[in-house]
Amino acid sequence: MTIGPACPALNLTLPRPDWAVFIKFPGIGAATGDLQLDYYSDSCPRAEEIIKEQVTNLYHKHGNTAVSWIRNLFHDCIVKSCDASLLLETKYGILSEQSSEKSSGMRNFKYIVTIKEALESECPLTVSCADIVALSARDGVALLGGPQIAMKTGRKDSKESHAAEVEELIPNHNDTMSSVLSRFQSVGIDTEGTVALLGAHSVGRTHCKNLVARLYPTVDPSLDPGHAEYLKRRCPSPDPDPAAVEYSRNDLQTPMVLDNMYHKNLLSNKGLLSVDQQLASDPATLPFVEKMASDNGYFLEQFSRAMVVLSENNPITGDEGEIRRDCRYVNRD
Ligand code: HEM
Ligand SMILES: [Ca+2]
Ligand SMILES: [Ca+2]
Repeated sequence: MTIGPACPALNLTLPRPDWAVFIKFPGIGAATGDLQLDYYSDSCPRAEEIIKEQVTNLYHKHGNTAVSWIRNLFHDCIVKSCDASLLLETKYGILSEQSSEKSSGMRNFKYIVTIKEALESECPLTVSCADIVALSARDGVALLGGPQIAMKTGRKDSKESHAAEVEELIPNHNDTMSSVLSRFQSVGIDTEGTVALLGAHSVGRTHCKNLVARLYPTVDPSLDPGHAEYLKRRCPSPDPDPAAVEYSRNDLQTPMVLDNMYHKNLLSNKGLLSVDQQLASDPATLPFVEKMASDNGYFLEQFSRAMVVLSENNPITGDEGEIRRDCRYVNRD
């Protein structure tokens, strides 16, 4: 085990003594380059509780917020780092990652402000937006019937957007399975973990523009004909009007439950995106799809494991980043 660059300029990496895993040094956790469980226990003891309260309230008002927090974790962490770069808006010379085509359909960002305000009123400038991204996803998963996941905290927020890299770093809905697997592999997520994580598509929706290539001019042979008829009713035109907000739910049976219905649907050719359906035809992924489809407990276990790896991708700790006052903007003082 290592504790990351002790001196980034020299790129030195020190071995971490085993005891460092168990002993907590108040206040210097992040300086070691490490995340830790309950990082805010001294600086803001109710931080995790406040986030959970807010996520729960929001879920009761707008159920799909919980879905959004899960997608946020993916789109933030896969783009360089879990550093809340995703949350920066286009202003003050910054181009938002949200303006990328890859972010289309993302919603509910305005409610991150609600969560952050609740934290700021109890512990000003203490809890990072990156940790809000991680913990809101964790709490969203639990509210949607998924597992309770233990997640470390102590991430700092980036001082920049990585909008220029979004196109390259987030896979496309019609990429090949081998490119998707290697993209996930590059952030430490193995094939089994990738099959589990895509199970996030067991909730939420997909807009027609991501589906029409599988429906028109001819129906993709890997799509169940009955389901194709349904999708054509949802998406009647091969060239959807962007203003019309046409979409289909990802999972018709349990649209608001994070469960293995996604994997069951793949086995009956009812995957929505091309990448979804490919999981059931690629020999590298099919055995995991079958196993997850037949065992929800196994799916949830693998999903938890992969969410933790995703949430720990390349965090910024120490002085490299900051704690944003407002998640939408870099601090300006
Ligand atoms: C190859 C990887 C992936 C691709 C290409 C992909 C692509 C997409 C696309 C095109 C949509 C539909 C957006 C829309 O039309 O509104 C979507 C929705 C969604 N994705 Fe993914 N995704 C991938 C992996 C993931 C992962 C790993 C997660 C989380 C762990 C995730 C979570 C979600 C969620 C929750 C939604 C529903 C959003 C909503 O209803 O607002 N996706 N994804
Ligand atoms: Ca990021
Ligand atoms: Ca479901």
